[in-house]
Amino acid sequence: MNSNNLRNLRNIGVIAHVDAGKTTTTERILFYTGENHRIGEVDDGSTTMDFDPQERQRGITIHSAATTVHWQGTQINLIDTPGHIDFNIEVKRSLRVLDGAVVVFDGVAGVEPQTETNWRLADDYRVPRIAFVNKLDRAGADFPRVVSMMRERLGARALPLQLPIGAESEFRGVVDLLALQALVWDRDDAKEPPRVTEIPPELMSAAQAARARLVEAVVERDDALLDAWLRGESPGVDALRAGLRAATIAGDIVPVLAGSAFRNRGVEPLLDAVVAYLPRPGEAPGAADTQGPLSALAFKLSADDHGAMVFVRVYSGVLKRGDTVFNASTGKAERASRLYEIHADRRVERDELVAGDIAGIVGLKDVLTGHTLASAKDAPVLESIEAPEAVIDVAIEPRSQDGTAALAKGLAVLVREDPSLRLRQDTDSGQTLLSGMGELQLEVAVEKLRSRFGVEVQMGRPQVAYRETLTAAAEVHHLHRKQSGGPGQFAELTLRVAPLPRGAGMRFDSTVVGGAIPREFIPAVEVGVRKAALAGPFAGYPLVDFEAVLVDGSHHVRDSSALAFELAAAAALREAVLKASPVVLEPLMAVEVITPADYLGDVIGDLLRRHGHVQGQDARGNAVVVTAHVPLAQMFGYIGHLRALSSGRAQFTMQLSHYAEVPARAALAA
Ligand SMILES: Nc1nc2c(ncn2[C@@H]2O[C@H](COP(=O)(O)OP(=O)(O)OP(=O)(O)O)[C@@H](O)[C@H]2O)c(=O)[nH]1
Repeated sequence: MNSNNLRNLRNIGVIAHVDAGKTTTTERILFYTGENHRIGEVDDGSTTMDFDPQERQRGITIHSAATTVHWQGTQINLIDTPGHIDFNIEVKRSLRVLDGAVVVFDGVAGVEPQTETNWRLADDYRVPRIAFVNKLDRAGADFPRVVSMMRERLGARALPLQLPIGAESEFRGVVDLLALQALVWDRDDAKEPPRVTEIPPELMSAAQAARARLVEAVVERDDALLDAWLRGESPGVDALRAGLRAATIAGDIVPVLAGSAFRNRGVEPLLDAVVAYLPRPGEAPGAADTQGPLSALAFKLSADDHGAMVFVRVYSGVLKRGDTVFNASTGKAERASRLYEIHADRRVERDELVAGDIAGIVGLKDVLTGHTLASAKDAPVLESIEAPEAVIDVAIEPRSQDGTAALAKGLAVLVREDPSLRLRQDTDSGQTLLSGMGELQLEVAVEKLRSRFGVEVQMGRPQVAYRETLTAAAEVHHLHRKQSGGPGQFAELTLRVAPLPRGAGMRFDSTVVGGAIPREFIPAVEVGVRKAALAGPFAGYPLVDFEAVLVDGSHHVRDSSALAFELAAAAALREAVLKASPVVLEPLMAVEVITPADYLGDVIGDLLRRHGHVQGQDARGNAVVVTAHVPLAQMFGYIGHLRALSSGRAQFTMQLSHYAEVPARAALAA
């Protein structure tokens, strides 16, 4: 294994909106690359990538899975990611460590909300992409329309490398615009390679026009090619490929391919395109220097019968089996006992990992998603992955008393594995609340508690995860002194609170000087403030987006203790918040409804009744896409209403837009 930075390797993800066909496409990739000898199907629950029983049963991807395959001498580490918004953190984690992505589009629906969200995430992480327009065998599939949607909705410079031959059930192949030839799959049989043939005459002029646009886009960003082109020389296929590769890696162009994964058409050229146009490690924009000391990012934890495995991406240096490494995020030493390359249904043990590798490590004890592994304790920490905000809570309890310990253990593991799940205790009822991004995510978590930890769980009704915050500053003075007096019972402090911008979280500071409060008690003040903020004094919801500053205080040489300061700070915070004009915040969801025009009036009327604000309406084929902001509290059970009012024909998706102050009417109802 050499460690130069241009290994013949691609680290790519497959991303899309739910149901666009990522898993179906990935299963074909495993088959064509020889990893699997038969094709797993989503619809009969036999997929290799969605190996979790819940994934197979629900027919959706929940976890991202990493798999190594080889195509024409190139190693491809492939990550299949979930499309459902509830599992979005998995997409973020994956994009953070990938060098390129294949974005799968449904040939009928085109750009869907989750494609858009994932596309923007890929923009943030500067991940070069190629697009695969799938499901071209379906009725209503429209390749040119999907390409225009990519341009309009995603602002992508989407350029087809292929044109489909035949439409809907007649879809049978593609025109390769670079080679100017046709690839036809005469049958659905995946074992039969495509037949290379002439371009059908009726597609010739369209193919030439599309090729001319492609050539233009490539030559205009390459001086040498442009000069030749202006002299009337058209560039050769190899020069065009090289130009396209550079443009794709720079993020200037998104090559678009066509196919039907389900009918086994178009997947081999997609693999060719991954090798031809997506970057090697170290070649991507903003790639780190791959030489130098070890630096790796943990991006996924998984547990199975063999114990815990941590997936890492190595950015620089070498990690050998049995090495002791440092978790630069915690400063602790860790031993990487075993290193594995993960294939569809087996693991291959590796002696060492080098820059560019994505692999599994067994033996790490205290490593979480987002931690940096390095050869030195004080090595710089790689940019971590931010967990999205949780918007929904459910109360959970074991069905029987003896499940209490197992439940606590199971929850602790789930929250470690998925930073977008959170736990807290309701101060009034004492109930355990599990919070997450949506109902589906919480249901899946509860099911895991049963299947992995053997705990039967009683789940309450999902509730909106409200927050509270301040709208003014306030200062309070608090004296904590127990009647009984005695040691450890005295603390006096002045605390000032003030609002911070949305999303800022909480900040604590101390401006106490001259030892009015000894330094060792100041952390206890912060602990008291943080604990009190977990259940805000105004409405009992977590208090966010504020700062608390300890401005003054006094202590007693004998009678003060950390606990006294903690209790005093908690009481002071509660008093201060009530003086600082507190308000309740609620999640407003960005909702997108796709409805046949016949039901448009009813759909909009219903959204307005739910206190929604309609943001826009757009025609999509013979349907209309309505976008609106609606309070999450109004969206429980929406799917049933929408089906009823549209005879089952409208669909919707939603994701968090932002937290906003609850207007007076909702505050009264809450
Ligand atoms: N007609 C047709 N159906 C397809 C094609 N590709 C996938 N499907 C079907 O579309 C459905 C969704 O496919 P999946 O591969 O599970 O989609 P996904 O994008 O992985 O979905 P999530 O993992 O849940 O995000 C399944 O019923 C597939 O059989 C295709 O090319 N043509």
